[in-house]
Amino acid sequence: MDSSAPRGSWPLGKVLKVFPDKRGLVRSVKLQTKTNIIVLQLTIKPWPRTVLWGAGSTPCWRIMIVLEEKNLQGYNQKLLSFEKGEHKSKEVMDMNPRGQLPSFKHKNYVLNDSYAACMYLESQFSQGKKLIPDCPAEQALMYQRMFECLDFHQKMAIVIYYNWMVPEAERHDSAVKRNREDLSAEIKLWEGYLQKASGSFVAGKNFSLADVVFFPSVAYLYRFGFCEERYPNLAAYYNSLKDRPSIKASWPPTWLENPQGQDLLKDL
Ligand SMILES: N[C@@H](CCC(=O)N[C@@H](CS)C(=O)NCC(=O)O)C(=O)O
Repeated sequence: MDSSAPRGSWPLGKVLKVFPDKRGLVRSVKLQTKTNIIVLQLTIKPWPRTVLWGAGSTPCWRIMIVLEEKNLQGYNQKLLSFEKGEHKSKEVMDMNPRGQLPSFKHKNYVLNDSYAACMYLESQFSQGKKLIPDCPAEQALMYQRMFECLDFHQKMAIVIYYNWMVPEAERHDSAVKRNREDLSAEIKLWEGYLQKASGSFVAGKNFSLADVVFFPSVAYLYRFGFCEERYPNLAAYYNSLKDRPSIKASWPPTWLENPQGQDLLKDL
């Protein structure tokens, strides 16, 4: 049962008190029945949620951070290998005809886009951390940064995956140079945002969906050798969030197995 479930009108009687566990899930309920007061112990049967994911994929990581933040652990998950082409398997194609990961399902609802899945989870589950602020000014900034992050991620991906994305005959040094310059300008923009930020998060005083989508891309920068000294605000942001429980719990397992990254971005 989710802690957001109706509390006041149980058929057995009036709810006097709910006892959540440390994840916010209701474990027992104290009820006033017609004749006496009872405490019901609840068996938790999680609603079926499935994530098909690939390690090191930022879109997959976003969904997993939200599931952690919303105390929705215990979901079905399957780690698939991009190297083995498992993202093009029938199992994925049946859920996501683009053959991409993540592929996420809650009950019969399939959400194949990380932004869509994160926003859906936030709107359907009130338990755990609130990830969209109510205050209009904070919400506006949060949405702005959240969607701007698509630019950042795209510019980073084209630098990191250039050889993988562009066939050899179509590669050009001039394109590599331009892509790196674009990424560099983009990073400066975010360094400036963080410098002016009012808290330690990318869009305001609280951790929000903007951080959910931004942090995995920032972690990618460092995985690919990005220099901490040159951009102190980005480094401070990365270091303050990398040990956040939701982020630590969903850290890409391949990065844990092989902590040594690459140095592709060391001169950026
Ligand atoms: N818009 C999607 C993008 C998902 C995506 O690009 N996934 C990549 C891995 S990070 C993928 O599966 N690539 C394999 C392919 O496109 O064939 C989202 O945010 O969820």
